[in-house]
Amino acid sequence: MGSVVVEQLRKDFSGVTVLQNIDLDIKEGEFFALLGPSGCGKTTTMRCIAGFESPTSGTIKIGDRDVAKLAPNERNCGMVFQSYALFPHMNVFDNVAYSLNIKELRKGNLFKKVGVYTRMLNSKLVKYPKEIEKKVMDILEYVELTDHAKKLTSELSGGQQQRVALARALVMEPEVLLMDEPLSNLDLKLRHTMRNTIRRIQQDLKITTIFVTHDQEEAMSMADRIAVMKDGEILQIGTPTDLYSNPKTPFIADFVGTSNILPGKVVASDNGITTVQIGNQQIKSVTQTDKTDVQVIIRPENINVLNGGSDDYDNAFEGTIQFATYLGNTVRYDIKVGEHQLVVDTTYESGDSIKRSGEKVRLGVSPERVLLI
Ligand SMILES: Nc1ncnc2c1ncn2[C@@H]1O[C@H](COP(=O)(O)OP(=O)(O)OP(=O)(O)O)[C@@H](O)[C@H]1O
Repeated sequence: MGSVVVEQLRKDFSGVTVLQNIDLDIKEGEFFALLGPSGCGKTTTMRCIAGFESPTSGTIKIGDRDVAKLAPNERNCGMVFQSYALFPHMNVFDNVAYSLNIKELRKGNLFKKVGVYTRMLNSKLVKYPKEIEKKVMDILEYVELTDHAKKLTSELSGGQQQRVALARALVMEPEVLLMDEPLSNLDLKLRHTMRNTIRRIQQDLKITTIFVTHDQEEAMSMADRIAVMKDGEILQIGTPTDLYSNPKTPFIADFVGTSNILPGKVVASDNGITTVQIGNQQIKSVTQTDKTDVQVIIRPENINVLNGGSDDYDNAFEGTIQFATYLGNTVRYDIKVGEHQLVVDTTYESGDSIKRSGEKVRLGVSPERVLLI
């Protein structure tokens, strides 16, 4: 399995720069996500790695090989796309066997037989060598499609088609698996199941995987590390927990999970505590900064709704409930504090009462949970 190292990748389309300063160091066996909003350059980065786009400048290495000058089929990358890109007139088995068989025919210099193979496929007369048959059936078992081997791919559900696409990529034993929004066409429930399937297979095979998504929950739940991209650049690379607890910019705080982001001014700093003025309120944080203008970041689950007078918090505020949204094991409240609107998540246990709109509450936040950027 290969590592993937990208240095100073840049891509211009007709003189317009859509990617710049892209540095990636993806370890062997790592599950790495490229995350960012539409148009930020995720797919272009992946297409440069796969060889479908040539970089304007920069280097790309897979394992020890500099792949910049290699054609896509020489890079040993498997690809899975959002659109599945399967052959609709072939059955599942033939779809998975196709590239493998072509590769074997080419290896044996049996170029003429490629045309014969394709014609036989069309008239459903193909007989595969035993090794190919075994390899394909093994991989189909792996993605739980053994019973569907003889079905046309057009007869399958979206999730099953995506598993065929995955099997077709994996059967080639690629060094790197590249997946571009593979779950976007699936409904929510299936997306969750497929996340687990992909993660299980990736961990079993320890295959280096680069996964493009605009869905932060998908990236957070699947990836070992994530690169957050915006406007053709990487803003931050980290584990899901790094990005969640130490976002380097307000954009990341907002894009990775939900955040309350409030502009404020530093008014004091002593004994390791920074005091920030937000409107007519003050808030204390353990973040040290030499800036005056800061963004105050507080995650919704780090704001506590206090019961009665138990407010030992260094940061305590009065607020008024605007809305309550019941989400099963949590209740999300929108709470007005001064001129600001805060999102607050509280755990919900059966029998708890849910606060109503207009109800006054006291809120507490510990300075350790207040981040300044
Ligand atoms: N072949 C091309 N010619 C010109 N511009 C392109 C081409 N391919 C991509 N772009 C532009 O490059 C930018 C990045 O596109 P890219 O598809 O990489 O973004 P993305 O983050 O994958 O977005 P999405 O999530 O919508 O697929 C966009 O502004 C896009 O319009």
